[in-house]
Amino acid sequence: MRRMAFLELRNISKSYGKNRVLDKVSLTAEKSEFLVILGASGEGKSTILNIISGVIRPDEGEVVIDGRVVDDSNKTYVPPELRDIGYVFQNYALYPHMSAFDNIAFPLKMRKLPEEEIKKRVREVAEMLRISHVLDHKPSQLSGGQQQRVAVARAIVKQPKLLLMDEPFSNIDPALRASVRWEIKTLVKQVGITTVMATHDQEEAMSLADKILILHKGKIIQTGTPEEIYNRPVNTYVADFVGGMNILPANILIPQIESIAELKSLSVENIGYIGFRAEHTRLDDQGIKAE
Ligand SMILES: Nc1ncnc2c1ncn2[C@@H]1O[C@H](COP(=O)(O)OP(=O)(O)OP(=O)(O)O)[C@@H](O)[C@H]1O
Repeated sequence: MRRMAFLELRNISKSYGKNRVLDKVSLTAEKSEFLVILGASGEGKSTILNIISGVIRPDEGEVVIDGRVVDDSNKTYVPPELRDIGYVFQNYALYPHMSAFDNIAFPLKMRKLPEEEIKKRVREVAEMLRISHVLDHKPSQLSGGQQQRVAVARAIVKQPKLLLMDEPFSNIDPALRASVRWEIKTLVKQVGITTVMATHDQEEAMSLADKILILHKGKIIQTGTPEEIYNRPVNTYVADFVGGMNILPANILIPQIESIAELKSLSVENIGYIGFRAEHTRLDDQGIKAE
């Protein structure tokens, strides 16, 4: 029997009216893997997360979580509350009238866990996220970074099977972003939870992902480790989108760089473009005339 991935989307399509946002999208995540869906604004990242969580139903295709079909775009449909998923929203969606403690405790109260158990779990997760000292604060009394930690704490406190995060760092002060990112990644790895994050920020994707999926025009156009995506982009769109490669038509460039041994073997007819990154270039003694 074929071994099943922990999370699997099979040929998912979704249209809003005539706008086909997702066109036979398939993806897999292994247990404990950190997947990042990378795409420009409006490419359908949130739609994918919402289909995984069950808030949106696909027109076609199947969603499989932990060996169970939770949506077959027909009769089989497991509602969000039964999918055992933690969700971190872009705007965090904290309950403004509740303290940080009550926000984090909310999913456990819904499950009617004993009071003592709830306290213990909230304290544990607050400690991990270093927000123990602000548990009695309301969201409006918290910094952006603290609000984000509360949102992450609320998402993981019930120890869900799957963690979904939609642009979770976009409201964080750019100066703090790198360190918050690193902390969240460490935490997620420590807990070992399978995570799918959506972002339009290639740097964020590169620094967090085990596996990046590039979403463009309704399709996953490349899947790979950050290194693979960076070093072997499948086309000029990915090359430019991830890390801003310099791209020149080969027929212009080849005559200029004949002296470079590695490129000598390439046949101009076989390549449309040559891409190179700034860090791989240097000024030659003789120089090349360029505009
Ligand atoms: N309920 C809806 N009705 C109609 N169109 C929608 C609906 N939800 C999303 N769309 C459209 O579907 C496309 C994908 O939206 P989605 O929010 O999934 O993209 P995204 O990649 O998450 O974008 P962003 O990064 O800006 O949040 C967009 O063109 C959007 O306008």
